[in-house]
Amino acid sequence: MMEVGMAMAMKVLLSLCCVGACSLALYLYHTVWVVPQRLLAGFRRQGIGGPRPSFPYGNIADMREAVAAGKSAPRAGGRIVHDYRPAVLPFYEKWRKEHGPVFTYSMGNAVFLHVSRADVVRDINLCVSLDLGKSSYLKATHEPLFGRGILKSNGEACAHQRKIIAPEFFLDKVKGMVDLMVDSAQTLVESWEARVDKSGGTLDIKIDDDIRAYSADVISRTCFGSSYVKGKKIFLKLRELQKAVSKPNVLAEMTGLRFFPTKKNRQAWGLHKQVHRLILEIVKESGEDKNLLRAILHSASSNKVGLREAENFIVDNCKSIYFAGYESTAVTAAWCLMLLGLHPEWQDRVRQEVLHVCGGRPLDSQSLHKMKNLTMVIQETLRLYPAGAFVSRMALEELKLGGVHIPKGVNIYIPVSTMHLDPKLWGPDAKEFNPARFSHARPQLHSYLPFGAGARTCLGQGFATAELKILISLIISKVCAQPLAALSPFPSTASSTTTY
Ligand code: HEM
Repeated sequence: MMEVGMAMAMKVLLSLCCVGACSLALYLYHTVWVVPQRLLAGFRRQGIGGPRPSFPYGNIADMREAVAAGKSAPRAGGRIVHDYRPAVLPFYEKWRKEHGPVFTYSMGNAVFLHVSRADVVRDINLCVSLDLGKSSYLKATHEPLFGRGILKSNGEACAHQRKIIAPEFFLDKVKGMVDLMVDSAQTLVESWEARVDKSGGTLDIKIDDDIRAYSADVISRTCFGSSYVKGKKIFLKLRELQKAVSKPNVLAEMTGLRFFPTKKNRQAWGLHKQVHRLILEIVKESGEDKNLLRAILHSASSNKVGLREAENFIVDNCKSIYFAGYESTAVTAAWCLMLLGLHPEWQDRVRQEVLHVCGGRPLDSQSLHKMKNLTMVIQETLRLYPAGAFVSRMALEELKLGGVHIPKGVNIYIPVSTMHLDPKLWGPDAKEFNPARFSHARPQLHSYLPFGAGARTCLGQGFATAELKILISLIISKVCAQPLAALSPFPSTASSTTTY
């Protein structure tokens, strides 16, 4: 009797397992294939095409294939061409040729609308609705890096964070930070001068790490009231964390495997904990200086939330600022110096301008404002080598932009370089370095996106521009920049681009 009962129980258990497995398979099939197919069909009805995805990874295999083919394609014979797209993102170029400037593709169950048509981009720029948010693609994988900080938040949470952070980067606040920035840049240039003197007059300097240290020092001192020495560990851990979460794991994202204690996940969680602890240490030691950190702390303490939530709010937003302001400025400075090295006529112009404007006096906010040639050089650098490869958005509700119906849940990606190198917008010399194009009013206003677009545009734009002008003007007034073009046309810092 007992044995019959056991056998029955086993049968019921097995049947339940079978039903569970079948339901899970059906659920996965529905979310990974049926839902994305429905979204894609909606675009096809509007005449928007794109490469055919395959189950379950979408177009990821096509992307890998195009990159492999690109690697074996002939290069431009040592000539520097200011267009990294065929080498880095060849699949987008191929699809754009096949399907036009607006097309779809998918990665796993995430559907993307790739947009490089000026009217759609303009509408994205002008859209202030909270229904247009940041893309949540790989949000879970990137959680240890960004948490719920401003870079990835949406809706009311984001509006609240922007309200706290934006005033700390208003023009008058940035003016008050100029002396600290000059001090950091001077330390860097003096260290180079000492090295050059020691070597007898000329020296090859690999600038990447030094420029990163400058950018980190500036953020640490101006925003957090601590020196780079204290902030250094945070930056190093954040870079490690960025590397740990940078390889997209679409399967983990779709299936929930991201919660499993795999080796990679444990590494990311460990680094996240360390950064969390380091930031709270800086908070404990922070003084009464009025800076960004104080504004974030004030907001956390006036929100009636528990200690843990308040701590997470502080840490996630500090991490976002450390991340947003560090690499992007260093990458831009490296590209700018390389371009000036390649174009000695512009280097001379900038040098003469700096000497004329400063006349031997220390740099201040007024002199920065007068440096028109340097401003144009930085604008042109950001056009040719934007630090953010894409402006990424997501339709949080159904939207209509530039006449295109975009269903809820679709990721919208604007390829910044494609907008910046479009000869229809910038003329036949779009791929050439010509800062003079910024000397007159720009008809391409909505298609120039180095600092992003519209309601989510970069909050540190004025801060970054001041920081870059100070660094470049001090370097150029003392040093003659020459890239080791024959050896390496690209600064290694600059080889990384980010999607915010
Ligand atoms: C040359 C340097 C920089 C470049 C090229 C740059 C570029 C960008 C881009 C492309 C975005 C995304 C905008 C969008 O999605 O529309 C962004 C966002 C942001 N940046 Fe920057 N950035 C730079 C420096 C900085 C600095 C120095 C800070 C602060 C210290 C900063 C703070 C932010 C913040 C807080 C956001 C998030 C805004 C939001 O999501 O609402 N950035 N930046």
